Amino acid sequence: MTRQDLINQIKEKQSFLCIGLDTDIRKIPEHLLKEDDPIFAFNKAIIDATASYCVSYKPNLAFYEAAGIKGMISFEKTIQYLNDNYPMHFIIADAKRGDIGNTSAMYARTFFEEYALDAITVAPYMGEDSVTPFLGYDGKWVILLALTSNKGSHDFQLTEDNTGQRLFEKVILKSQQWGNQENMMYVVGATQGEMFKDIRNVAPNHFLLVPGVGAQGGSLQEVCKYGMTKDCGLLVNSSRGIIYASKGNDFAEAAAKNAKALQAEMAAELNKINI
Ligand SMILES: O=C(O)c1cc(=O)[nH]c(=O)n1[C@@H]1O[C@H](COP(=O)(O)O)[C@@H](O)[C@H]1O
Repeated sequence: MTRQDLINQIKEKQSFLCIGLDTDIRKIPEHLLKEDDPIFAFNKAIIDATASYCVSYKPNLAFYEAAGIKGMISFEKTIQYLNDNYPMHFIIADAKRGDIGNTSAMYARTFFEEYALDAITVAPYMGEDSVTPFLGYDGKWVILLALTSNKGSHDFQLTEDNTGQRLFEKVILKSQQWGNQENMMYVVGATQGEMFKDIRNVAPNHFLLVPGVGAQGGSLQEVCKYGMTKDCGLLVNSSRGIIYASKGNDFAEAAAKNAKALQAEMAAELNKINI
C-alpha cells in the first residue's frame, strides 16, 4: 500500500486506528474454545465487528508462535481472511525481526511474499545491511523501532552520546539514508508524551506507529498534540483495550464499542487539521 493510499483510507474512515490482534487463547471467551480453530474464530469476529472503525490491523507474531504450529495456522488464516475481505486495511506483522543480510532477506520473503503483508516491525540494532533487504519491495514498509513504549526505552534508546544526541535520534537520522517516507515508518510509544516533539524534529513527515494507548496508559490527545502532521502521520495501536473489552458472548460488540469510541476521538483530532 502506498503512503497516499493510507492517507486516503485515514480520510475516508476518519480514523488512524490500528487494532492489535494479540490473541491469547487463555483470554478468549470460553464458548469459542469448542470451535476447530478458536484463535481464528476470535480474530474473524473481532475483525468483522471493528473493520469500519480502523485502517490497520497488527497481529503480533509472539501470540501465534506461542501456540506452535496450530498458532501459525491461525495466523495464516487470519492474514488470508484480511487479504480476501479487507484488502484496503494496512496489515502489519509485528515480528520485530532483523538479522544479517541473507537472513533478513528470508524474513522479508516470509512476510511480504508468503503472507503478502503490508509492513513488518524491525529492530534497527544490527544496522543497514539488516534493514535494507526489507526495503526492496514496492508498496511494502519497514517499521523501525525508534522510541518504544516500555520503561526499558531508558536503558539504550534515551541515552546520549558525548555530543548530546540520543540513540533513538541517531536511529531515525541514520535510517533515513536507507529508506524514505514511502517505505519506512518509526515505532514511537504513546507513553512517550512530549517526546513526540523531539521525534518530529528528526522525522517531520514520516508516519509513526504508536502503540501504548489503552492498557499501557498513553494519551491519544498528547500523541496528536505533539506528533500529528498535516497528513496525520500517525497509526495509533490498541490491542488489549479493544480485543479484550469483554470476556463474555458480547466480546465482538464490546470490541466494536471501544474501537468506535477511539475512532470518534481520532475524528475530532483529524478535524483540527482539516482532513
Ligand atoms: O512494535 C510494537 O508494536 C510495540 C512497540 C512498543 O514500543 N510497544 C508496544 O507495546 N508494542 C506492541 O504493541 C502492542 C501493544 O498492546 P496493548 O498494550 O495491549 O495495546 C503489543 O503487541 C506490543 O508488542
